[in-house]
Amino acid sequence: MIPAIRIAGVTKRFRSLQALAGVDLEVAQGEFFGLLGPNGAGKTTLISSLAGLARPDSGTLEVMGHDVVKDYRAARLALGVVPQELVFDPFFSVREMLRIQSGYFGIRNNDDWIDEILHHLDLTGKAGANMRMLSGGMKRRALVAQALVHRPPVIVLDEPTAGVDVELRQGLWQFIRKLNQDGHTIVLTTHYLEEAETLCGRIAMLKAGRVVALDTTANLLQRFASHTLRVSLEEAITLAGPLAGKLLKTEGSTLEFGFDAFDEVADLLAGVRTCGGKVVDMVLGKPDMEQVFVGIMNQN
Ligand SMILES: Nc1ncnc2c1ncn2[C@@H]1O[C@H](COP(=O)(O)OP(=O)(O)OP(=O)(O)O)[C@@H](O)[C@H]1O
Repeated sequence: MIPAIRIAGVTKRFRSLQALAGVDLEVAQGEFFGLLGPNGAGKTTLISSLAGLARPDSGTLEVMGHDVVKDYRAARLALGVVPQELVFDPFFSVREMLRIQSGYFGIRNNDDWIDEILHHLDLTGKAGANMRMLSGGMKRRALVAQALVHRPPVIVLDEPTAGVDVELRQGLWQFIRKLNQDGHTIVLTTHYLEEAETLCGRIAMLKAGRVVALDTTANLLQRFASHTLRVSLEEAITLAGPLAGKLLKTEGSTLEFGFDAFDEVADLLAGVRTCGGKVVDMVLGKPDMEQVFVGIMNQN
């Protein structure tokens, strides 16, 4: 099966700044894929290149086997992009905007699908409202709707939940999950790492224009994160022996240890006591994507 997205050797420079420094990435059809990275890592530049909005200096990008430069129209038809920036024409209503976008893709009489999208995005009541009258979260959902009007097999969402409240964020994810279950390939960038952890089957991490990690979410968690034990002590102590090797961080008299199996907790607490520590508070934490992210970014 052809990959939904194929990116090979892509570089892009803005004057002296190397925004993409040779990116290779393949996303299979039907995946829910996460693209993570700190601010300025190159995620939006990569997505813009995929949508044909930025021209890379070298390398190739394909959507469903269509080269985004040589076969722009077919590649663009296969792709729905929800942009990070809230760009829209303020003079049109939500429905008008969606009809115009359908027309751009040569689709007529699209109202049944438009109604369905509006329903799933909880925007039915706003169909006639002017875009500029919508709240930030509603505008973002309207842009999600805009990306879906032509039923693209591949959907790329660049931070779709920034500025969206918790309830609507969950509704949005339910809808995106359904699209994924219906066979759409989803690529997501987000700074909400727990969102990526819950939703994405595979994750790529980008730093300074390079892919620095690429694996299944489960493997990343297993390789780069551990359970944590956070203990607050009456007074700071000096750790000795194997205990020091388990220490992840210290904040004043609060220590955070990493461990893999729960029976290690008793040993850690006994070790703290032996070093003269008196525990006043204690919290256990699960391995999470934030630990993975911080660990990988510090390594590279
Ligand atoms: N049009 C442009 N002109 C000059 N520099 C640019 C342009 N677009 C992006 N850059 C630079 O390229 C680098 C990558 O930016 P990009 O927006 O792709 O990062 P990002 O990973 O999407 O970041 P964020 O998480 O903040 O959205 C940044 O250093 C940015 O300043």
